[in-house]
Amino acid sequence: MPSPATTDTAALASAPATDPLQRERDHLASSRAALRAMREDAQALDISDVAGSWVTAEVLRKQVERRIAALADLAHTPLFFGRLDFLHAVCDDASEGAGGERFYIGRRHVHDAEGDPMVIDWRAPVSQTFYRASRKDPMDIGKRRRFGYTGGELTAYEDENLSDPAELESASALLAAEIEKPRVGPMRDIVATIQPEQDEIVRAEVTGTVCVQGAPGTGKTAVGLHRVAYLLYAHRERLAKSGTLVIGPNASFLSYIEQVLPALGELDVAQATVQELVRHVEVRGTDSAEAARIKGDARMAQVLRRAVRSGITLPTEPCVVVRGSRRWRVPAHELVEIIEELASREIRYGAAMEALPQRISHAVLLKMEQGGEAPDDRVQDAVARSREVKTMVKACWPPVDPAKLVHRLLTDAEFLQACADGILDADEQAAIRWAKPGRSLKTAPWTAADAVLVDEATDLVHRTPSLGHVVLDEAQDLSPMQYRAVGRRCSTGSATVLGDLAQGTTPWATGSWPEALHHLGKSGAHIEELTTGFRVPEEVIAYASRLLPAIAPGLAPATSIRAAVDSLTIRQAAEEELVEEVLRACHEALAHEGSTGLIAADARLPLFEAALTEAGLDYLTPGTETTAQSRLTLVPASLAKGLEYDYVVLDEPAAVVAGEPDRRTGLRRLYVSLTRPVSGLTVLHAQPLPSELD
Ligand SMILES: Nc1ncnc2c1ncn2[C@@H]1O[C@H](COP(=O)(O)OP(=O)(O)OP(=O)(O)O)[C@@H](O)[C@H]1O
Repeated sequence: MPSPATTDTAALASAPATDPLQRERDHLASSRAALRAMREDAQALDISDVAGSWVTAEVLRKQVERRIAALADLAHTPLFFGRLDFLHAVCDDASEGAGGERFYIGRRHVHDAEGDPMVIDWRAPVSQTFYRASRKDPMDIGKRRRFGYTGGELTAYEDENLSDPAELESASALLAAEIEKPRVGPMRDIVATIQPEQDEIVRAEVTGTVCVQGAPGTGKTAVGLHRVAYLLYAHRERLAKSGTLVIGPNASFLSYIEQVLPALGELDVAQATVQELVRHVEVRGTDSAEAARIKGDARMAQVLRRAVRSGITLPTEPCVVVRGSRRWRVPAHELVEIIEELASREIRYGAAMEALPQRISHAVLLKMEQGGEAPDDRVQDAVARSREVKTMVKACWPPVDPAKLVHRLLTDAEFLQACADGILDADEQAAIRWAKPGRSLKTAPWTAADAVLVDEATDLVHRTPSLGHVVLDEAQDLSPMQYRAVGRRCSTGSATVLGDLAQGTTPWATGSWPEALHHLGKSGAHIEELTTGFRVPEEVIAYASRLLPAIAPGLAPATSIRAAVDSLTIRQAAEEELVEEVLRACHEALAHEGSTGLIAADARLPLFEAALTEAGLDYLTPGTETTAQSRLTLVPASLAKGLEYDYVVLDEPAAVVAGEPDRRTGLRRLYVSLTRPVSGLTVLHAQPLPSELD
């Protein structure tokens, strides 16, 4: 048995330093002092001598500022959370230069004045043992100690003597306490309690793409964020240069997760929605589900490729260049050869357009040499820039403006037909054309799906730069064209793809991960599955899982490590009393500690805005941080994805289902809504519940 957690703080405050807990507190105090000293050293850095130019001074200043920020000692973020006692000394390159047998594991590296580590970063190789060692495979660990904190104070520890065969496996009370903590405020890191199967994903090789299928609350988002932090530690230089990005479904979700990485000392990871990535045009229109599905289909990439190249024209006239008193002539058939050769190569349209003048000029130079001249590079450049060559290039390989091109495709039926012939049928072509084109590019009714088409066209013209690593969360909702847009942003890097097929709520939601990975351009990715739930209580996940056969037949229900009893209440009310009953349930939920989310079909939101205001009940919108004073959030079902609340009051499931274009999507939206609570769910309904839930 692990030693019971020591929690008697009053008795320990005055305990002598021989007391084990006091010794740990002493180590914490000296580690914090060492961190302060590291920060002061960074603040005292004088860069005026080393920085040459103004630009290098600025870059250096920014780096130092970042380092100072990263070294902040956050009062409520424990500096270390674990200790490892190895049976034998560990070599020092695995542990940030500290040889020996005992290591404190924390959120960042801290060293003393001599440079000896006092806290080892959780990402260092030696720390992996903290997450992976088990009684079955103790990995040379004698003792693993976990620390418990209350308000920044070290108040408890818990030991596991992994190499002691007499000690039995038992659940960690500190892990349970961490999971049970009320969910007020933004998402927290899970660095102290990452589970072995999660750690495998966090530390997977940077070169490979990993795709994680996981039921609600299995820690996909948490794992993705910790993975970026890990990769930045293990491959700092490479990734700092190329950049990292976390993609989430909407702004509310991004603001919910935005503090996790800074808490882990990582301040430079960008966050965006897919829409933000493809912001080439101003989105002001919406598509029907059918039009959006076609526009998101991978076949559109073929249509666009044809469209981009549709202006390429084979010359029928020669190109004649005048130099001094002589005229040089490249015959049409030679020009055709040059253009066909360029067109057959897998280079971007824009790069080929830039190469073409030099190719023609080279042909002119060959004529000159045949004519007894000895032209050099300057002549070649001059010919390439000559009016005659420019005119020829413009006629044969005209510049393409991606937004204009897509605009033309969506407004000019003949052009669309020519580009989509054999790819989209006539009905599909008609479905994607705009009814009212708008007067100009600016005022055109661009939709979110159109912006992705413009992004594809832009990439066909000029290659999109690739980042080092991209984390794609809630990936199941992306269309094939959106996967392509994300894929080109990590074409030479890697990705972590996170999602749950059962939570797909777009008409084009992913049906299979191999297919999605194909569109992303990462067909070789590993697909992993997480099945242990850390959020939703057992009773609630079992109830929500009744929907699985209808919404994702192949998927197994998640298990839960949270056995909260009496966590599910289902009440029926008369239609005219439903709103009042929902408010009553909110009051009941708010009597508990932590956050409450009132989830309702989007169409019923105004009803609750009015009712809550009238009742004088303050509420927040999703993504706004809950505080101890303001703990109720009114959540439209369409924005519930990825979020969680201690208590959820769910209004009228039938309305949530009816709010979607088809029943399966409606049931999936309901599944998402049902799986947001951490401690308790109250479902209120006037209409019958969907039959799957009976
Ligand atoms: N190892 C862990 N230790 C403690 N808490 C954890 C652990 N793993 C996950 N959690 C917590 O469980 C909750 C759910 O995690 P997360 O949001 O990452 O799940 P998810 O799989 O992305 O869920 P969804 O599919 O609903 O978006 C979060 O509060 C997270 O902090």
